[in-house]
Amino acid sequence: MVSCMYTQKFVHSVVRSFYRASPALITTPTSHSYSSGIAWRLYYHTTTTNFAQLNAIPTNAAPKRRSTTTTTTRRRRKRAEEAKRRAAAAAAVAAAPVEVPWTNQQLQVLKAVAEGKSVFITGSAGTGKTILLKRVVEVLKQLHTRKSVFVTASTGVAACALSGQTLHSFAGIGFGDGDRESLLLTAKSKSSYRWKRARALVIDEISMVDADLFDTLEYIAREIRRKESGRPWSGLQLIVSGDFFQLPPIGNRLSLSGKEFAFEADCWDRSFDLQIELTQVFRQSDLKLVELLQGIRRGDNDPERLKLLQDRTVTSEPDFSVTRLFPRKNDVSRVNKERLRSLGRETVTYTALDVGQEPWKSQLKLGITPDEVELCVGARVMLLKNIAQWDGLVNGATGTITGFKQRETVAIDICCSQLLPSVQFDSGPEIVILPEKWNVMEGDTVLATRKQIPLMLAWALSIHKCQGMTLNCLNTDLSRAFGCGMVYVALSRVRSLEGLYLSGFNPSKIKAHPKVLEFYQRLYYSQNLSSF
Ligand SMILES: Nc1ncnc2c1ncn2[C@@H]1O[C@H](COP(=O)(O)OP(=O)(O)OP(=O)(O)O)[C@@H](O)[C@H]1O
Repeated sequence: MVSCMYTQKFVHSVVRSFYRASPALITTPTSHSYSSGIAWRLYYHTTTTNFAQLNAIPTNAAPKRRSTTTTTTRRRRKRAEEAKRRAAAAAAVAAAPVEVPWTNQQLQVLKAVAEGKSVFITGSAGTGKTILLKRVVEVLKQLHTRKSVFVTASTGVAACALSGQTLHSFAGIGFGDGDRESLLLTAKSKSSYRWKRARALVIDEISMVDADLFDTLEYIAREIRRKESGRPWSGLQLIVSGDFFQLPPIGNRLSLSGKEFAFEADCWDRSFDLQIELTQVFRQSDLKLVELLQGIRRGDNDPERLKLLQDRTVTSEPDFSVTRLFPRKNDVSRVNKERLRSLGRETVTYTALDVGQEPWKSQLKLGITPDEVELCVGARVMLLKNIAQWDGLVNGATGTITGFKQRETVAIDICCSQLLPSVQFDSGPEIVILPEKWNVMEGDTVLATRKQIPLMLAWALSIHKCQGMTLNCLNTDLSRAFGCGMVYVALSRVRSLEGLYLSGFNPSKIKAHPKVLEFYQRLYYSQNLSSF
């Protein structure tokens, strides 16, 4: 600051003497090119704006600026700051942590994001979309400041996993029912400030967003923001992620125009500078399984390929430690309750502690962790947070309750008996599980927080709930699967064929939507890949 003032004074006196010597030199437009520092350029604008005032400026005072000049100066400063932030973001990309050796495609995404581009990231299950998105959010925060980056997802579970909020709550459109104009009015009254403040918007699990909603949100962005009216989303940097071969929008609403998926939205292609499909699968290392899953993803039910699956069908249920996946929620809670009761042990109940205001508080109920978790020794559980990645204690890790430990200070508000569960994880470690927090965030601000034990009963899970998870073993009855993508989502959770048990299977349930197939074919060709 001091050196800046010094420079300003110095420049001022140089300009004054130059002006006295040769005013014409100063007033020629080319004199701008003499400048090298910001102080000089700022001063040049001051002097060219009003030369009559120059002699009146005392040598020890900063020159008075006219308001138009101040605006220009501010704009320039802003641009310089922006450039600085972009450079920092690019540096962050270069300094990506070594524990994730990003692929070239992942690096391409990070580079594009750091350059301020809008990107659609897609790819089959386990190609690293979620882990990449977490990094993308960090880069965006460096690029635009934390407060102007909004992280959302179409489902509460996915939003919580990214410490974000649901897309509907960000947009302020309630349940999203109604025509475009009425949704715009609701959004204006509920979340104008968010739309205006946003410089980047992240949307995860896009497969569950329909075309009408996507177009409506783009319209709302333009109407409320009115910043760069000629540009889609009014200049907002948009990062969208998801796999359209996975679960489609709930209810699969068909609009009057016959559009279902977000990629059918009128604004879809205009919304992105880059659309990229990640092609390297990390979740499974067995090539046969990767190929089988790729086929199922595209709806291929060729009996020859499916032989691998036939070999995994079981007539009796494997041991209780294997997670069961069901297409419907009723089956999930029935099986979990039955199993818990069948152990005949005393149970401990944890009740979630929610703080924050509505509607954010209610959003916590849609998230990963249940309102109440009832556990007992011997219960199969799944971890709902990454607590020690190096030990494999990540979201989705399974284990068994071995006992309970008294911890008055930490357990007091979620468990009346102040007991904390000890879990023997299948991956090896046995640890006492402490309560964790899940936030609904807006930029940097915490809007609501849930405190709960990060466990859920894991004898059974719904296929909708497990989208995004990785499981070592699973047992599923897919004879009751419905809609497109469900068989693929269920099967693609498992790491290896050895961990897969099928208690019911019907090849006709393997379905991919023809529109989705067409979309990916186009994407594939646009990425210059040789075959689909
Ligand atoms: N470049 C990489 N190198 C090594 N492992 C990676 C890389 N990218 C992702 N992974 C790992 O791959 C696994 C799957 O990643 P992730 O859950 O992000 O996939 P996804 O595409 O979001 O899957 P889904 O569509 O099922 O949600 C994770 O264990 C992750 O750590």
